[in-house]
Amino acid sequence: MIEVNELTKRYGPTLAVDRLSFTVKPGYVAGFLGPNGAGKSTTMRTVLGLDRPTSGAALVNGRRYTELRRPLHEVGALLDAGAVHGGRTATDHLRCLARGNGIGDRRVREVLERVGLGGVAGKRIGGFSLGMRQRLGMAAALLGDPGVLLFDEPVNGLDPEGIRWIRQLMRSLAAEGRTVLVSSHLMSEMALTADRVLIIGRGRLILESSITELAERFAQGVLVRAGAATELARALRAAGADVAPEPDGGLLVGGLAAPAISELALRHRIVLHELTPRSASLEEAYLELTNESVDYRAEGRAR
Ligand SMILES: Nc1ncnc2c1ncn2[C@@H]1O[C@H](COP(=O)(O)OP(=O)(O)OP(=O)(O)O)[C@@H](O)[C@H]1O
Repeated sequence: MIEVNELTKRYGPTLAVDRLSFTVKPGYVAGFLGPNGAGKSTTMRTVLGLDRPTSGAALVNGRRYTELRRPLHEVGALLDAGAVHGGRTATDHLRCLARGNGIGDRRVREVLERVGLGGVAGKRIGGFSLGMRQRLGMAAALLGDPGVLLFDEPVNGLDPEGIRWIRQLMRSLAAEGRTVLVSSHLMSEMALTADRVLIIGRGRLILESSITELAERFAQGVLVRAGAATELARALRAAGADVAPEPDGGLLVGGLAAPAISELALRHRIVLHELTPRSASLEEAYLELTNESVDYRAEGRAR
């Protein structure tokens, strides 16, 4: 479990994280979303003990990182896949990390297999593609078989196959009962990977929600088509609904849910040709939410 409590981090005059609180529990993928500079990396670095909070706390399994007795076995992370020694082989790179943590060669082989690098274990990292480096970073994160995993923008720069692979890995790690926090600035990506999202803007929590709740919250009404559209519109308005005609003859109905619209049409003996709840795309929802935070930020950023 990851717990962030009233976390604040300042870099000189810059308020990178501002009294941020959230919890990520085991068993699902939590997407950590926000525009560039929102404070995602800073929060993750603080959870991993790489940055000290100005105030508040970031805990892994109830403890600060520095208090963990066997950190590699409790939390794994991929922050920057590029930060590896190119002259080393994949196996040597992982052995270096494993050494001193009581992790043997068998586990090194196991994680290399899991990420699909078994065949290039003896090759120098210098010749690895970005996708292979990303896989190696995943292997390093998994080395100690930790229950908590943090990935900072893991799909950045990957091709569609690499993206799909990472997505499946995240989901399978969560299905194994691990706590998985993955950051991104792309809502479209998180809609496919995450079960829940934490959206931040300028260091503050804007929204914490399941993907399903988010879609429901941004519901825009129900699109209805019927042969007798004018008659239906009249009946809907009489029942208190908002009705906006669409250019192609459909009606966008607000204030009445799909079952109520269907029952009303039946009472008026009107045949429906379409009845579709419509919501803003998650991307639109995300932009709307983070735009609100831009207004807030303008006055509150550097203090
Ligand atoms: N070491 C540092 N020194 C000074 N300012 C920093 C430092 N690290 C981050 N910041 C600032 O803190 C703010 C938050 O940055 P952070 O990297 O955490 O955001 P992010 O959400 O991860 O963004 P991105 O998606 O661009 O990586 C930014 O204004 C950034 O410039």
